Amino acid sequence: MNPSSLTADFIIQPGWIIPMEPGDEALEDHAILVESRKIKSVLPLEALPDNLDIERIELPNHAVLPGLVNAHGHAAMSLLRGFADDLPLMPWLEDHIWPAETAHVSEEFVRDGTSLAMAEMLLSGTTTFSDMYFFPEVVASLCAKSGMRAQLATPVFEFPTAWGEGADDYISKSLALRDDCKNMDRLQIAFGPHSPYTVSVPTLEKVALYAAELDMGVHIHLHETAGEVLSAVEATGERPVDSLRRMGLLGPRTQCVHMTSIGKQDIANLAETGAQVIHCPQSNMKLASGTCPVNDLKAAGVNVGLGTDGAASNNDLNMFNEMHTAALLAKLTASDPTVMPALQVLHMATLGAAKALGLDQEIGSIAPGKQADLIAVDLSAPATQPLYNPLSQIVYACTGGEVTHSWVAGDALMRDRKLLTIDLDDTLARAKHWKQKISSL
Ligand SMILES: CSC[C@H]1O[C@@H](n2cnc3c(O)ncnc32)[C@H](O)[C@@H]1O
Ligand SMILES: [Zn+2]
Repeated sequence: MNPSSLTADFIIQPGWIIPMEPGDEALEDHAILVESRKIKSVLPLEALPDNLDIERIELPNHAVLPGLVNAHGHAAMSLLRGFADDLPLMPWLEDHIWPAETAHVSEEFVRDGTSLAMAEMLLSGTTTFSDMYFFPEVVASLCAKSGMRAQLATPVFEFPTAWGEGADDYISKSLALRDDCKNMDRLQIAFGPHSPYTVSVPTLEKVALYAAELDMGVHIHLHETAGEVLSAVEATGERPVDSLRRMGLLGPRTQCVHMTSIGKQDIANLAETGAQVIHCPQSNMKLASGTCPVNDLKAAGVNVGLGTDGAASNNDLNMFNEMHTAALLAKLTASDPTVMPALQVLHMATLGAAKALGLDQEIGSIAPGKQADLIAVDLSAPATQPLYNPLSQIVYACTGGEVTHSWVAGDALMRDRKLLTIDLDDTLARAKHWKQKISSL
């Protein structure tokens, strides 16, 4: 090939590429060409002339994979990590978390907590996150600064909080934020009605109408515990997933977070409507909320993405940990070690999560035309040697600390484990300050 006919902004030449599509194998002796923020091509090394005048990033001990997509979390709750542990969901929320949020949540809390979360997520390989939290406009400006990609699911409750006065106020703030962010190409705004037990039927119906009219996502905690399902049946005669379907709220742009305590009919509802499921295994296990039957959902054709939930219930935002847990939990639940193999778990953390957020045309795999959202994982340390299969190391042996580089839309956000867009010392100092403030009350 004539060197002058080949163009790219830079080339990444790793030991292995795990593209996620079209095939399922790891590629060796290949390179990724990045141009104008996108993946231009994935080429065998022999197709690249030696004398190209293009920056080449050579990473012979690394696997490069799509940046991980954390499909559910509450980023600023990183400031409440370890604040209330070892409790079931409702006492955890009602007796500890909500009172702490009432006392402390402000623009500053969200700014400092989200910066801490972004640093943690980037250092463990996440390049896109879905955030459901107060003051999403603050998170939007932090995304612009850090370069991370995000879905911001704006809170909708029936009752007042620091960010809104009541249902209509939350909805109009969500719509205003959508307008304000329309030119920010790494951000999308979705509605985040907290749950069927905190948002009324008329409000959920209003959200369904706006979401359909404006093609916006809806991100909702649903079937998190058996208690939630039981109380709904006692109060309304219906299971929450049935109620959502009747309200017109179940469909491909609805992201159902948790989905434990589900049976055949619930799975059929999800499959028939094309609704998305977001699986948060560590949060579900720590709060003993229940199990999401991922294997049955996948068998029924339901798309499943993976998320950490907030650091107050997990207690980390590390998608490598989450993949490991998702794999082991699925095997144990099915009493079958062949279920949820490594590739399927990585799919939930990349393309499956991207699809859940409606972003699978943009991100989630290393394919020409997609955004260059990539991470490089160093597989040379003792804990990841010897190496028979890079995919196996990534899901079963890595801890997240092996991620050395990350890019979003071709912009480097981390190089050699140094964060390039976040002031880590300042972020850590602020987190310490909040710990003093929160524990002094
Ligand atoms: C709509 S703002 C987010 C709201 O959700 C609370 N929250 C955090 N984790 C969970 C969970 O697992 N289930 C239900 N609600 C949760 C958070 O504290 C905020 O108030
Ligand atoms: Zn949550």
